[in-house]
Amino acid sequence: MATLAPQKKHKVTIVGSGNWGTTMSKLVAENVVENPALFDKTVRMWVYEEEVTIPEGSRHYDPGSETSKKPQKISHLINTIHENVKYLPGVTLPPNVIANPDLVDSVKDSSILIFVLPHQFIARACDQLKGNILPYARAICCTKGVDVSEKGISLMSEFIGRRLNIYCGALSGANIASEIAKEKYSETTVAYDPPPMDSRAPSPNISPSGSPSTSQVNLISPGKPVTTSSRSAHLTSLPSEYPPLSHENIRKLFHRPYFHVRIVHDVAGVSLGGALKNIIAIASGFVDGLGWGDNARAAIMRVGILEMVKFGQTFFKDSVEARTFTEESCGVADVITSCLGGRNARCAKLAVERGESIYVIEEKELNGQKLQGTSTALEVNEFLKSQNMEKDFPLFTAVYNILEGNAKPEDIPTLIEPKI
Ligand SMILES: NC(=O)c1ccc[n+]([C@@H]2O[C@H](COP(=O)([O-])OP(=O)(O)OC[C@H]3O[C@@H](n4cnc5c(N)ncnc54)[C@H](O)[C@@H]3O)[C@@H](O)[C@H]2O)c1
Ligand SMILES: O=P(O)(O)OC[C@H](O)CO
Repeated sequence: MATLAPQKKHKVTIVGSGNWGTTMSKLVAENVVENPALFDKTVRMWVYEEEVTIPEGSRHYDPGSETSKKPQKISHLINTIHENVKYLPGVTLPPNVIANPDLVDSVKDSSILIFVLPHQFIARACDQLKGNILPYARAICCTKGVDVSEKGISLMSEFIGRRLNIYCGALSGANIASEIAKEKYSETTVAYDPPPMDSRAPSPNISPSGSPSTSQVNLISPGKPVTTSSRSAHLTSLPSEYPPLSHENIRKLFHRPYFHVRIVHDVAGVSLGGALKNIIAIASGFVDGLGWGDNARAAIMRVGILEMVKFGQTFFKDSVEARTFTEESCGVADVITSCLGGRNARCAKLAVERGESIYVIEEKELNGQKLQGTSTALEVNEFLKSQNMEKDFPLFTAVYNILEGNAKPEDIPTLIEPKI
């Protein structure tokens, strides 16, 4: 009996339009055009609306023109001049990227949602999206961060999956957006491990966040990390009218000649690497700001990587694979690139050099872009405190104490020295 070809195509929405969100829209928009049997040709991008003027770095800047000086809606500019002049100036976006300032409208009928918001805005976006998405939509989280609440610590992919009751994978790697936007070669890791139901059968007892094992650490039993299975839920099967969201098809959504994708199953490991490396990058920026040189930064990276692996093995031991950190772009490679060229490291360095707080530097230097390492350091510390385990993660704890004004960057070597 002949099998019918899928009649529907996947519509894709990028939820977020910052430096990485806009870069993601560019590469995904290039891919949907090359795979017309799988994907709808329009890629919608939710834009947090604001008024902007065209800066000098933009190809559309014209000092003699009044239009250049007049504030205009960022979504209008993206849709007319095909450039995000605030968050990715100088890069032309494909015309099939359509900016939409209405979050709910932007996800209408989308079966693929790519989350790329700074992590502090994810909860509010999910609250607005709940009940307004296709029940069988699948998500990929490109946001780097964690969420800590009285219930425990959640990875962003878990958080999105649980809030929206959909499957959510993760994409993370050594990925400085501005380099990728200029089509310079890089690698990334996509963790995608949907339940077998995506081969059409409903599957009970499966976590909405990823693999069947659950990994949220529960704070209800303080002092003793335990995993909870309370997030098991029924997911809605992808209707057979759609092409399957197999690894092969997910790869077609993200892989570019300049952006090489490796697909793994370890959603928790990929998510955790992306979140924790930002704390390490801040520490690296601090010692860089002291002018201590490359040996000092390498020492921070070494200790940070060990803490990252230990954190995964201690609190997410049922779901994280240690080799994800060492073998994939989302681990050691992301630590290196973030410490060398990321915003967290850059702002931490400037903070030390100028004797200003990193929050002031973020405000002055990033033109609306957001650091993720500062809030992640605070959230990870809140969690470690609740587990009475601050001393087991001395680098993460040192960064927290420096941010809080309880220690100085100069104290780092003493603070991370193992106690005999
Ligand atoms: N930029 C990179 O190189 C890069 C690379 C990989 C991963 N990431 C991760 O991607 C995520 C998003 O980062 P980014 O670089 O795209 O963003 P960004 O820091 O460049 O921009 C901030 C974004 O937040 C939006 N925003 C501001 N206030 C908001 C609000 N109240 N509600 C919703 N949105 C609001 C802004 O409009 C803007 O789009 C982060 O978790 C980051 O760690 C970034
Ligand atoms: O600029 P950062 O510090 O937010 O890091 C960007 C990316 O996460 C690097 O992979």
